[in-house]
Amino acid sequence: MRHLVLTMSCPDACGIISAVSGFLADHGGWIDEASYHSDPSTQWFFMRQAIRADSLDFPQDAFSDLFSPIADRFGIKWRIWDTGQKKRVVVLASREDHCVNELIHRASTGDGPFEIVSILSNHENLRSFVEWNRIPFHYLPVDSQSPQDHFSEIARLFLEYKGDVMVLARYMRILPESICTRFSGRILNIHHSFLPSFAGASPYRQAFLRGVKLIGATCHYVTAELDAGPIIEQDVIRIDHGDSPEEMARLGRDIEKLVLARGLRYHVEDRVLVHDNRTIVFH
Ligand SMILES: Nc1nc2c(c(=O)[nH]1)N[C@@H](CN(C=O)c1ccc(C(=O)N[C@@H](CCC(=O)O)C(=O)O)cc1)CN2
Repeated sequence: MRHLVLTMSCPDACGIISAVSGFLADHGGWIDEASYHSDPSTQWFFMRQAIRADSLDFPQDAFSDLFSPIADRFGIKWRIWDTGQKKRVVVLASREDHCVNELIHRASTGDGPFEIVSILSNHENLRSFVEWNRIPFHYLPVDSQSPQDHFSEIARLFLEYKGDVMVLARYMRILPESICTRFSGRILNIHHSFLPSFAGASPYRQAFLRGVKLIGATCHYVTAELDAGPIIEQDVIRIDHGDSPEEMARLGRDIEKLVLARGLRYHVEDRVLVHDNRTIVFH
């Protein structure tokens, strides 16, 4: 069933739920899913409601005008998404294929309302697999003399494919601030450590040298500051003293692809709100 997903945040106050739900009820809105969070540390309120798209007595393009009196009253920042509109995903990759493979599988099985419209990589090795899956592949080598060309092409192709979200699937270049700012809140990364531990390059070697007993993966929004963006999803697995960095990387691949797939699904289902570099994820 098609829904209109309304996500919103505002300074916390009494009467928000009543006002928003009353507005929807007054217009015949049938709510199938509702989630709320009041954050005492920031005194902000967060809400997500899934409304049956055919239940409202007005067209979606009239929502803004009709909802604005309530939005203005409470200072609500809101967005609305029609679940009938699949999110267009552009994937960035380097050499590793396990996360790319997982996302292609998830898209093909309809695991979430998204489609992979293109895969871009600074290496050629994934081309045959990607094109066998009938997905456009673009090889974008990084010229050390002019690395900006690589990133400009990423931005151009993201816009050309009308991307909604950019997913770094073990993409191993640091995106410039210009891209992070331009597409803020729309770039997801899978970092192969349980952040904030072991940010940056070679996290499994860092973990080995530290002698940790758990390794993990973190899906987060990408910001100019490396591996410091709002965390969307994480998970861990146990390791022991006998595991080399290479064994950790082998074990870690399973958790990386799972965490990225979960994080992407939460994002494309509009279940993630960001506030003060932290996320509220309505599962
Ligand atoms: N602006 C951002 N870019 C990227 C982020 C981020 O949070 N902000 N996350 C990284 C992911 N990452 C690990 O998960 C990571 C990737 C690359 C490097 C790194 O040192 N890269 C070197 C070159 C490596 C190579 O290609 O040989 C570099 O870019 O100079 C560290 C961490 C993705 N990008």
